[in-house]
Amino acid sequence: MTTIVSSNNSPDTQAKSPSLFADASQRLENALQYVSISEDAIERLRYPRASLAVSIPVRMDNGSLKIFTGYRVRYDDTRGPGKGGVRYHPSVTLDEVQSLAFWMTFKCALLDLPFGGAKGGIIVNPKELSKAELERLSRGYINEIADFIGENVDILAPDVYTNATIMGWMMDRYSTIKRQIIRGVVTGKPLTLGGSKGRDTATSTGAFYVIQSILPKFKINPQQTTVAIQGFGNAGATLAELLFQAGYKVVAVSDSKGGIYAPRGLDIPSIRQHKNSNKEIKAVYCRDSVCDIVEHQTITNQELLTLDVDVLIPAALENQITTENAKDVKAKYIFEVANGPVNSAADKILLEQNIQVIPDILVNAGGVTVSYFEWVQNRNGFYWTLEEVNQKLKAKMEVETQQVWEIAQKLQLDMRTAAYVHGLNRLGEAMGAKGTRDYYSNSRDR
Ligand SMILES: NC(=O)C1=CN([C@@H]2O[C@H](COP(=O)(O)OP(=O)(O)OC[C@H]3O[C@@H](n4cnc5c(N)ncnc54)[C@H](O)[C@@H]3O)[C@@H](O)[C@H]2O)C=CC1
Ligand SMILES: O=C(O)CCC(=O)C(=O)O
Repeated sequence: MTTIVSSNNSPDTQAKSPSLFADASQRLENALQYVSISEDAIERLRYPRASLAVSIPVRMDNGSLKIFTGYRVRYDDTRGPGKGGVRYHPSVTLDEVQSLAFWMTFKCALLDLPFGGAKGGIIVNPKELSKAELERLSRGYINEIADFIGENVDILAPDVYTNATIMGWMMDRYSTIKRQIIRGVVTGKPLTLGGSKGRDTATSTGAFYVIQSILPKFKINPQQTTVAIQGFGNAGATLAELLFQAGYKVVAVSDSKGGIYAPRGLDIPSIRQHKNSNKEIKAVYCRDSVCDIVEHQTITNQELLTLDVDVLIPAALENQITTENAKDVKAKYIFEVANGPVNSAADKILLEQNIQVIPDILVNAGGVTVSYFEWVQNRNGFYWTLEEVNQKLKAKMEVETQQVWEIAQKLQLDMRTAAYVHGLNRLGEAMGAKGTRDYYSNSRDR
Protein backbone atom coordinates (compact mmCIF):
# COMPACT_ATOMS: atom_id res chain seq x y z
CA MET A 1 0.00 0.00 0.00
CA THR A 2 0.97 3.57 -0.60
CA THR A 3 1.10 6.41 1.89
CA ILE A 4 1.58 10.05 1.12
CA VAL A 5 3.79 11.34 3.86
CA SER A 6 3.47 14.88 5.09
CA SER A 7 5.63 17.09 2.93
CA ASN A 8 5.92 19.51 5.82
CA ASN A 9 9.41 18.36 6.59
CA SER A 10 11.03 21.75 6.63
CA PRO A 11 14.24 22.65 8.41
CA ASP A 12 12.02 24.26 11.08
CA THR A 13 10.04 21.15 11.88
CA GLN A 14 13.23 19.12 12.07
CA ALA A 15 15.14 21.59 14.21
CA LYS A 16 14.33 19.67 17.42
CA SER A 17 16.13 16.53 16.20
CA PRO A 18 19.14 17.41 14.05
CA SER A 19 18.77 15.72 10.68
CA LEU A 20 20.61 15.35 7.41
CA PHE A 21 17.89 17.42 5.74
CA ALA A 22 18.20 20.24 8.29
CA ASP A 23 21.96 20.21 7.69
CA ALA A 24 21.56 20.14 3.89
CA SER A 25 19.14 23.07 4.08
CA GLN A 26 21.83 25.09 5.82
CA ARG A 27 23.60 25.40 2.46
CA LEU A 28 20.51 27.09 1.01
CA GLU A 29 20.35 29.53 3.92
CA ASN A 30 24.08 30.34 3.54
CA ALA A 31 23.65 31.26 -0.12
CA LEU A 32 20.52 33.41 0.25
CA GLN A 33 22.33 36.63 1.12
CA TYR A 34 24.12 36.55 -2.26
CA VAL A 35 21.03 36.25 -4.47
CA SER A 36 18.05 38.45 -5.09
CA ILE A 37 15.12 36.12 -5.56
CA SER A 38 11.60 36.47 -4.19
CA GLU A 39 10.66 35.56 -0.64
CA ASP A 40 7.99 33.28 -2.13
CA ALA A 41 10.60 31.32 -4.10
CA ILE A 42 12.83 31.00 -1.05
CA GLU A 43 9.97 29.76 1.12
CA ARG A 44 8.97 27.22 -1.54
CA LEU A 45 12.53 25.88 -1.70
CA ARG A 46 12.59 25.17 2.03
CA TYR A 47 10.04 22.34 1.66
CA PRO A 48 9.91 19.15 -0.39
CA ARG A 49 6.98 19.24 -2.75
CA ALA A 50 5.79 15.68 -2.07
CA SER A 51 7.07 12.66 -0.17
CA LEU A 52 5.73 9.17 -0.64
CA ALA A 53 6.30 6.14 1.61
CA VAL A 54 5.33 2.70 0.38
CA SER A 55 5.23 -0.84 1.73
CA ILE A 56 6.47 -3.29 -0.87
CA PRO A 57 5.36 -6.92 -0.43
CA VAL A 58 7.94 -9.36 -1.81
CA ARG A 59 7.59 -13.14 -2.06
CA MET A 60 10.97 -14.48 -0.89
CA ASP A 61 12.58 -17.55 -2.43
CA ASN A 62 11.69 -19.62 0.66
CA GLY A 63 7.99 -18.87 0.14
CA SER A 64 7.62 -16.33 2.95
CA LEU A 65 6.28 -12.82 2.40
CA LYS A 66 8.47 -9.89 3.42
CA ILE A 67 7.45 -6.24 3.46
CA PHE A 68 10.08 -3.63 2.52
CA THR A 69 9.73 0.12 3.02
CA GLY A 70 10.44 2.41 0.08
CA TYR A 71 10.35 6.16 -0.50
CA ARG A 72 10.16 8.58 -3.38
CA VAL A 73 10.49 12.31 -2.80
CA ARG A 74 9.89 15.00 -5.40
CA TYR A 75 11.55 18.08 -3.99
CA ASP A 76 10.85 20.65 -6.67
CA ASP A 77 9.68 20.57 -10.28
CA THR A 78 9.69 24.22 -11.28
CA ARG A 79 12.34 23.70 -13.97
CA GLY A 80 11.00 20.36 -15.22
CA PRO A 81 10.10 16.82 -14.14
CA GLY A 82 11.68 15.57 -10.95
CA LYS A 83 14.92 13.66 -11.56
CA GLY A 84 17.05 11.47 -9.35
CA GLY A 85 18.33 8.03 -8.51
CA VAL A 86 17.02 5.21 -6.34
CA ARG A 87 19.19 3.93 -3.48
CA TYR A 88 19.03 0.42 -1.99
CA HIS A 89 20.69 0.47 1.43
CA PRO A 90 19.85 -0.77 4.94
CA SER A 91 20.25 2.73 6.39
CA VAL A 92 17.90 4.55 3.98
CA THR A 93 15.52 6.95 5.78
CA LEU A 94 12.94 9.46 4.59
CA ASP A 95 15.16 12.22 5.95
CA GLU A 96 18.05 10.96 3.78
CA VAL A 97 15.89 10.65 0.66
CA GLN A 98 14.57 14.19 1.16
CA SER A 99 18.13 15.48 1.47
CA LEU A 100 19.17 13.64 -1.69
CA ALA A 101 16.15 15.08 -3.53
CA PHE A 102 17.06 18.57 -2.28
CA TRP A 103 20.60 18.17 -3.64
CA MET A 104 19.20 16.93 -6.98
CA THR A 105 17.15 20.15 -7.26
CA PHE A 106 20.23 22.33 -6.99
CA LYS A 107 22.37 19.99 -9.09
CA CYS A 108 19.97 20.04 -12.03
CA ALA A 109 19.63 23.83 -11.83
CA LEU A 110 23.40 24.24 -11.57
CA LEU A 111 23.91 22.17 -14.73
CA ASP A 112 21.01 23.99 -16.42
CA LEU A 113 19.15 20.73 -17.07
CA PRO A 114 15.38 21.02 -17.65
CA PHE A 115 14.65 18.99 -14.52
CA GLY A 116 13.66 19.45 -10.91
CA GLY A 117 14.99 17.30 -8.09
CA ALA A 118 13.76 13.95 -6.80
CA LYS A 119 15.16 10.80 -5.21
CA GLY A 120 14.06 7.38 -4.05
CA GLY A 121 15.23 4.66 -1.73
CA ILE A 122 14.39 1.27 -0.28
CA ILE A 123 15.48 0.06 3.16
CA VAL A 124 17.23 -3.16 2.16
CA ASN A 125 20.62 -4.81 2.10
CA PRO A 126 20.61 -6.01 -1.53
CA LYS A 127 23.61 -8.26 -0.82
CA GLU A 128 21.27 -10.46 1.24
CA LEU A 129 18.77 -10.97 -1.63
CA SER A 130 18.92 -13.45 -4.49
CA LYS A 131 18.73 -12.01 -8.01
CA ALA A 132 15.10 -13.17 -8.30
CA GLU A 133 14.17 -11.50 -4.98
CA LEU A 134 15.92 -8.31 -6.08
CA GLU A 135 13.93 -8.30 -9.30
CA ARG A 136 10.62 -8.84 -7.45
CA LEU A 137 11.52 -6.03 -5.03
CA SER A 138 12.39 -3.63 -7.88
CA ARG A 139 9.21 -4.42 -9.80
CA GLY A 140 7.20 -4.19 -6.55
CA TYR A 141 8.62 -0.71 -5.87
CA ILE A 142 7.37 0.44 -9.28
CA ASN A 143 3.93 -1.12 -8.62
CA GLU A 144 3.64 1.07 -5.52
CA ILE A 145 5.00 4.36 -6.93
CA ALA A 146 3.69 4.13 -10.53
CA ASP A 147 1.16 6.94 -10.04
CA PHE A 148 3.82 9.21 -8.56
CA ILE A 149 6.35 9.01 -11.42
CA GLY A 150 6.39 9.39 -15.21
CA GLU A 151 8.64 10.56 -18.04
CA ASN A 152 7.17 14.07 -17.70
CA VAL A 153 6.65 13.89 -13.95
CA ASP A 154 9.52 12.22 -12.14
CA ILE A 155 12.29 10.14 -13.71
CA LEU A 156 14.32 7.46 -11.89
CA ALA A 157 18.00 6.46 -12.24
CA PRO A 158 20.67 4.38 -10.43
CA ASP A 159 22.34 5.35 -7.16
CA VAL A 160 24.06 3.37 -4.38
CA TYR A 161 23.63 -0.42 -4.87
CA THR A 162 21.33 -0.06 -7.89
CA ASN A 163 22.47 -0.52 -11.48
CA ALA A 164 21.46 -0.78 -15.15
CA THR A 165 19.86 -4.22 -14.70
CA ILE A 166 17.57 -2.88 -11.97
CA MET A 167 16.73 0.19 -14.08
CA GLY A 168 15.75 -2.16 -16.94
CA TRP A 169 13.34 -4.09 -14.66
CA MET A 170 11.84 -0.83 -13.42
CA MET A 171 11.26 0.58 -16.90
CA ASP A 172 9.75 -2.73 -18.03
CA ARG A 173 7.37 -2.89 -15.05
CA TYR A 174 6.27 0.72 -15.52
CA SER A 175 5.66 0.11 -19.24
CA THR A 176 3.59 -2.98 -18.41
CA ILE A 177 1.43 -1.01 -15.97
CA LYS A 178 0.89 1.79 -18.51
CA ARG A 179 0.32 -0.60 -21.44
CA GLN A 180 2.92 1.15 -23.62
CA ILE A 181 6.71 1.30 -23.81
CA ILE A 182 7.84 4.36 -21.86
CA ARG A 183 11.62 4.37 -21.93
CA GLY A 184 12.03 7.91 -20.60
CA VAL A 185 10.65 7.16 -17.12
CA VAL A 186 13.99 5.64 -16.09
CA THR A 187 17.56 6.48 -17.13
CA GLY A 188 20.72 4.46 -16.64
CA LYS A 189 19.06 1.51 -18.40
CA PRO A 190 20.91 -1.25 -20.30
CA LEU A 191 21.86 -0.06 -23.81
CA THR A 192 19.58 -2.65 -25.35
CA LEU A 193 16.54 -1.11 -23.61
CA GLY A 194 17.33 2.47 -24.63
CA GLY A 195 20.17 3.33 -22.29
CA SER A 196 22.71 5.95 -23.30
CA LYS A 197 26.28 5.16 -24.13
CA GLY A 198 28.48 6.61 -21.40
CA ARG A 199 25.85 6.69 -18.61
CA ASP A 200 27.63 3.91 -16.70
CA THR A 201 30.82 5.99 -16.48
CA ALA A 202 29.20 9.45 -16.53
CA THR A 203 29.46 10.33 -12.84
CA SER A 204 33.17 9.66 -12.74
CA THR A 205 33.87 11.10 -16.19
CA GLY A 206 32.05 14.29 -15.20
CA ALA A 207 34.02 14.43 -11.92
CA PHE A 208 37.24 13.94 -13.88
CA TYR A 209 36.41 16.94 -16.10
CA VAL A 210 35.75 19.06 -13.00
CA ILE A 211 39.05 17.99 -11.41
CA GLN A 212 40.93 18.71 -14.63
CA SER A 213 39.32 22.16 -14.79
CA ILE A 214 39.94 23.12 -11.17
CA LEU A 215 43.43 21.83 -10.31
CA PRO A 216 45.27 23.82 -13.04
CA LYS A 217 43.85 26.99 -11.45
CA PHE A 218 46.02 26.11 -8.44
CA LYS A 219 48.97 25.14 -10.70
CA ILE A 220 48.67 21.48 -9.70
CA ASN A 221 50.30 18.92 -11.92
CA PRO A 222 48.86 15.35 -12.00
CA GLN A 223 52.26 13.63 -11.83
CA GLN A 224 52.97 15.23 -8.45
CA THR A 225 49.49 14.79 -7.03
CA THR A 226 48.56 12.07 -4.54
CA VAL A 227 44.92 11.01 -4.30
CA ALA A 228 42.85 8.98 -1.79
CA ILE A 229 39.40 7.73 -2.79
CA GLN A 230 36.75 6.44 -0.37
CA GLY A 231 34.24 4.14 -2.13
CA PHE A 232 35.12 1.81 -4.99
CA GLY A 233 31.76 1.47 -6.76
CA ASN A 234 30.31 2.93 -9.94
CA ALA A 235 31.59 6.41 -9.13
CA GLY A 236 34.79 5.80 -7.14
CA ALA A 237 36.37 2.93 -9.09
CA THR A 238 35.94 4.44 -12.54
CA LEU A 239 37.23 7.81 -11.35
CA ALA A 240 40.23 6.10 -9.75
CA GLU A 241 41.03 4.56 -13.11
CA LEU A 242 40.60 7.82 -15.03
CA LEU A 243 42.92 9.62 -12.60
CA PHE A 244 45.43 6.75 -12.74
CA GLN A 245 45.45 6.85 -16.57
CA ALA A 246 45.97 10.65 -16.45
CA GLY A 247 49.10 10.19 -14.30
CA TYR A 248 47.78 10.99 -10.81
CA LYS A 249 49.26 8.87 -8.02
CA VAL A 250 46.27 7.14 -6.44
CA VAL A 251 47.67 5.96 -3.10
CA ALA A 252 44.54 4.80 -1.25
CA VAL A 253 41.16 3.30 -2.09
CA SER A 254 38.45 1.63 -0.01
CA ASP A 255 35.12 -0.14 -0.12
CA SER A 256 32.55 -0.78 2.61
CA LYS A 257 34.87 -3.27 4.34
CA GLY A 258 37.89 -0.94 4.52
CA GLY A 259 40.79 0.13 2.35
CA ILE A 260 44.42 -0.04 1.41
CA TYR A 261 47.15 2.57 1.37
CA ALA A 262 50.41 2.27 -0.57
CA PRO A 263 52.53 5.45 -0.67
CA ARG A 264 54.24 4.16 -3.88
CA GLY A 265 50.88 4.32 -5.61
CA LEU A 266 48.37 1.66 -6.63
CA ASP A 267 47.79 0.08 -10.02
CA ILE A 268 44.10 0.78 -10.26
CA PRO A 269 43.21 -1.40 -13.30
CA SER A 270 44.71 -4.44 -11.55
CA ILE A 271 42.90 -3.62 -8.33
CA ARG A 272 39.62 -3.40 -10.24
CA GLN A 273 40.34 -6.82 -11.73
CA HIS A 274 41.10 -8.25 -8.28
CA LYS A 275 37.95 -6.68 -6.88
CA ASN A 276 35.82 -8.06 -9.69
CA SER A 277 37.19 -11.58 -9.33
CA ASN A 278 37.99 -11.83 -5.61
CA LYS A 279 35.49 -9.34 -4.26
CA GLU A 280 38.18 -7.75 -2.10
CA ILE A 281 40.68 -4.98 -2.65
CA LYS A 282 44.37 -5.94 -2.79
CA ALA A 283 47.29 -3.57 -3.20
CA VAL A 284 48.93 -4.09 -6.54
CA TYR A 285 51.57 -2.16 -8.39
CA CYS A 286 52.37 -2.89 -12.04
CA ARG A 287 55.18 -1.64 -14.24
CA ASP A 288 56.03 -2.83 -17.76
CA SER A 289 53.27 -5.48 -17.55
CA VAL A 290 54.77 -7.02 -14.41
CA CYS A 291 52.58 -6.80 -11.34
CA ASP A 292 53.37 -7.51 -7.73
CA ILE A 293 51.55 -7.13 -4.48
CA VAL A 294 53.08 -3.96 -3.05
CA GLU A 295 53.88 -3.14 0.50
CA HIS A 296 50.79 -1.58 1.84
CA GLN A 297 48.79 -0.92 4.91
CA THR A 298 45.20 -1.90 5.32
CA ILE A 299 43.30 1.10 6.63
CA THR A 300 39.81 1.85 7.85
CA ASN A 301 37.50 4.16 5.95
CA GLN A 302 37.98 6.74 8.69
CA GLU A 303 41.80 6.53 8.43
CA LEU A 304 41.60 7.05 4.67
CA LEU A 305 39.92 10.41 5.22
CA THR A 306 42.81 11.80 7.22
CA LEU A 307 45.72 10.56 5.07
CA ASP A 308 48.40 13.05 4.12
CA VAL A 309 47.45 13.39 0.43
CA ASP A 310 46.88 16.28 -1.94
CA VAL A 311 43.40 15.30 -3.09
CA LEU A 312 40.72 13.50 -1.11
CA ILE A 313 37.70 12.07 -2.93
CA PRO A 314 34.84 10.79 -0.79
CA ALA A 315 32.80 8.62 -3.18
CA ALA A 316 30.65 6.50 -0.85
CA LEU A 317 28.04 7.88 1.54
CA GLU A 318 27.07 11.13 3.26
CA ASN A 319 28.31 12.53 6.60
CA GLN A 320 31.85 11.16 6.38
CA ILE A 321 33.63 14.39 7.32
CA THR A 322 32.08 16.01 10.37
CA THR A 323 33.24 17.99 13.42
CA GLU A 324 34.67 14.68 14.70
CA ASN A 325 37.40 14.43 12.06
CA ALA A 326 37.45 17.65 9.98
CA LYS A 327 40.37 19.11 11.90
CA ASP A 328 42.42 15.99 11.11
CA VAL A 329 41.93 16.19 7.34
CA LYS A 330 45.28 16.86 5.67
CA ALA A 331 44.28 16.94 2.00
CA LYS A 332 44.42 20.34 0.31
CA TYR A 333 41.52 19.67 -2.05
CA ILE A 334 38.35 17.67 -1.51
CA PHE A 335 36.24 16.74 -4.52
CA GLU A 336 32.87 15.46 -3.32
CA VAL A 337 31.80 12.62 -5.59
CA ALA A 338 29.40 11.23 -2.97
CA ASN A 339 26.32 13.26 -2.13
CA GLY A 340 26.73 15.11 1.15
CA PRO A 341 30.00 13.59 2.43
CA VAL A 342 30.94 16.78 4.33
CA ASN A 343 28.43 18.26 6.78
CA SER A 344 27.90 21.99 7.21
CA ALA A 345 29.79 22.27 10.52
CA ALA A 346 32.78 20.51 8.96
CA ASP A 347 32.65 22.95 6.05
CA LYS A 348 33.56 25.78 8.42
CA ILE A 349 36.49 23.87 9.94
CA LEU A 350 37.86 22.93 6.50
CA LEU A 351 37.54 26.53 5.33
CA GLU A 352 39.54 27.72 8.36
CA GLN A 353 42.23 25.19 7.41
CA ASN A 354 42.25 26.63 3.88
CA ILE A 355 41.11 23.32 2.38
CA GLN A 356 39.25 23.76 -0.91
CA VAL A 357 36.03 21.76 -1.04
CA ILE A 358 34.56 21.37 -4.51
CA PRO A 359 30.91 20.48 -3.86
CA ASP A 360 28.87 17.40 -4.72
CA ILE A 361 26.22 19.28 -6.70
CA LEU A 362 28.94 20.21 -9.20
CA VAL A 363 31.45 17.34 -8.98
CA ASN A 364 29.00 14.41 -9.31
CA ALA A 365 26.62 16.08 -11.75
CA GLY A 366 27.99 14.13 -14.74
CA GLY A 367 25.63 11.25 -13.91
CA VAL A 368 22.44 13.23 -14.14
CA THR A 369 23.76 15.16 -17.14
CA VAL A 370 24.12 11.96 -19.16
CA SER A 371 20.77 10.82 -17.74
CA TYR A 372 19.35 13.96 -19.36
CA PHE A 373 21.07 12.99 -22.61
CA GLU A 374 19.49 9.52 -22.31
CA TRP A 375 16.03 11.03 -21.78
CA VAL A 376 16.51 13.26 -24.84
CA GLN A 377 17.64 10.27 -26.93
CA ASN A 378 14.63 8.21 -25.73
CA ARG A 379 12.25 10.98 -26.76
CA ASN A 380 13.90 11.37 -30.16
CA GLY A 381 14.43 7.66 -30.77
CA PHE A 382 17.87 8.50 -32.13
CA TYR A 383 21.03 7.44 -30.33
CA TRP A 384 24.42 9.14 -30.02
CA THR A 385 27.91 7.70 -30.15
CA LEU A 386 30.05 7.55 -27.00
CA GLU A 387 32.23 10.32 -28.45
CA GLU A 388 29.19 12.58 -28.88
CA VAL A 389 28.00 11.89 -25.33
CA ASN A 390 31.39 12.58 -23.77
CA GLN A 391 32.00 15.66 -25.87
CA LYS A 392 28.65 17.15 -24.77
CA LEU A 393 29.30 16.11 -21.16
CA LYS A 394 32.74 17.70 -21.18
CA ALA A 395 31.39 20.97 -22.58
CA LYS A 396 28.66 21.15 -19.94
CA MET A 397 30.87 20.28 -16.98
CA GLU A 398 33.55 22.77 -18.06
CA VAL A 399 31.16 25.66 -18.67
CA GLU A 400 29.37 25.29 -15.33
CA THR A 401 32.61 24.69 -13.39
CA GLN A 402 33.99 27.91 -14.84
CA GLN A 403 30.80 29.79 -13.94
CA VAL A 404 30.90 28.58 -10.35
CA TRP A 405 34.59 29.52 -10.18
CA GLU A 406 33.86 33.03 -11.47
CA ILE A 407 31.02 33.53 -8.95
CA ALA A 408 33.36 32.39 -6.17
CA GLN A 409 36.04 34.85 -7.31
CA LYS A 410 33.66 37.75 -7.84
CA LEU A 411 31.79 37.38 -4.53
CA GLN A 412 34.79 36.03 -2.60
CA LEU A 413 32.93 32.84 -1.70
CA ASP A 414 33.87 29.24 -1.14
CA MET A 415 33.02 26.97 -4.08
CA ARG A 416 30.04 25.37 -2.33
CA THR A 417 28.27 28.64 -1.59
CA ALA A 418 29.08 29.83 -5.14
CA ALA A 419 27.53 26.64 -6.57
CA TYR A 420 24.33 27.21 -4.55
CA VAL A 421 24.22 30.85 -5.65
CA HIS A 422 24.46 29.73 -9.28
CA GLY A 423 21.70 27.11 -8.87
CA LEU A 424 19.51 29.44 -6.82
CA ASN A 425 19.66 32.18 -9.44
CA ARG A 426 18.32 29.75 -12.04
CA LEU A 427 15.65 28.36 -9.72
CA GLY A 428 14.57 31.85 -8.67
CA GLU A 429 14.32 32.96 -12.28
CA ALA A 430 12.12 29.96 -13.19
CA MET A 431 9.90 30.43 -10.14
CA GLY A 432 9.55 34.12 -10.95
CA ALA A 433 8.62 33.30 -14.54
CA LYS A 434 5.91 30.89 -13.37
CA GLY A 435 4.34 33.45 -11.03
CA THR A 436 2.73 32.75 -7.69
CA ARG A 437 -1.00 32.69 -8.53
CA ASP A 438 -1.21 28.99 -7.77
CA TYR A 439 -0.44 29.69 -4.14
CA TYR A 440 -4.05 30.95 -3.71
CA SER A 441 -3.08 34.06 -1.88
CA ASN A 442 -3.37 37.61 -3.11
CA SER A 443 -1.19 39.24 -0.49
CA ARG A 444 1.86 39.34 -2.74
CA ASP A 445 0.13 39.57 -6.10
CA ARG A 446 1.43 42.54 -8.03
N1 LIG B 1 25.75 6.29 -9.60
C1 LIG B 1 25.55 7.54 -9.95
O1 LIG B 1 25.19 7.84 -11.08
C2 LIG B 1 25.76 8.64 -8.98
C3 LIG B 1 26.21 8.41 -7.69
N2 LIG B 1 26.44 9.46 -6.87
C4 LIG B 1 26.86 9.26 -5.49
O2 LIG B 1 28.12 8.60 -5.46
C5 LIG B 1 28.22 7.84 -4.25
C6 LIG B 1 28.59 6.41 -4.61
O3 LIG B 1 27.57 5.90 -5.48
P1 LIG B 1 27.86 4.71 -6.52
O4 LIG B 1 29.31 4.63 -6.80
O5 LIG B 1 26.91 4.88 -7.61
O6 LIG B 1 27.40 3.47 -5.65
P2 LIG B 1 27.85 1.95 -5.81
O7 LIG B 1 26.77 1.17 -5.19
O8 LIG B 1 28.28 1.63 -7.18
O9 LIG B 1 29.15 1.90 -4.88
C7 LIG B 1 29.15 2.30 -3.54
C8 LIG B 1 30.55 2.09 -3.00
O10 LIG B 1 30.62 2.62 -1.68
C9 LIG B 1 31.16 1.62 -0.82
N3 LIG B 1 30.60 1.80 0.50
C10 LIG B 1 29.37 1.52 0.95
N4 LIG B 1 29.27 1.84 2.24
C11 LIG B 1 30.46 2.37 2.60
C12 LIG B 1 31.00 2.89 3.79
N5 LIG B 1 30.27 2.94 4.90
N6 LIG B 1 32.27 3.37 3.76
C13 LIG B 1 33.00 3.31 2.63
N7 LIG B 1 32.56 2.82 1.49
C14 LIG B 1 31.31 2.35 1.48
C15 LIG B 1 30.75 0.30 -1.45
O11 LIG B 1 31.56 -0.77 -1.01
C16 LIG B 1 30.96 0.63 -2.91
O12 LIG B 1 32.32 0.51 -3.23
C17 LIG B 1 26.86 7.99 -3.55
O13 LIG B 1 26.94 9.04 -2.61
C18 LIG B 1 25.94 8.38 -4.68
O14 LIG B 1 24.80 9.08 -4.23
C19 LIG B 1 26.27 10.75 -7.27
C20 LIG B 1 25.85 11.03 -8.53
C21 LIG B 1 25.50 10.00 -9.46
O1 LIG C 1 21.06 10.20 -13.13
C1 LIG C 1 20.21 10.68 -12.43
O2 LIG C 1 19.11 10.99 -12.80
C2 LIG C 1 20.48 10.99 -10.96
C3 LIG C 1 21.75 10.47 -10.40
C4 LIG C 1 21.72 10.74 -8.93
O3 LIG C 1 20.93 10.15 -8.22
C5 LIG C 1 22.58 11.75 -8.35
O4 LIG C 1 23.12 12.59 -9.08
O5 LIG C 1 22.73 11.77 -7.12
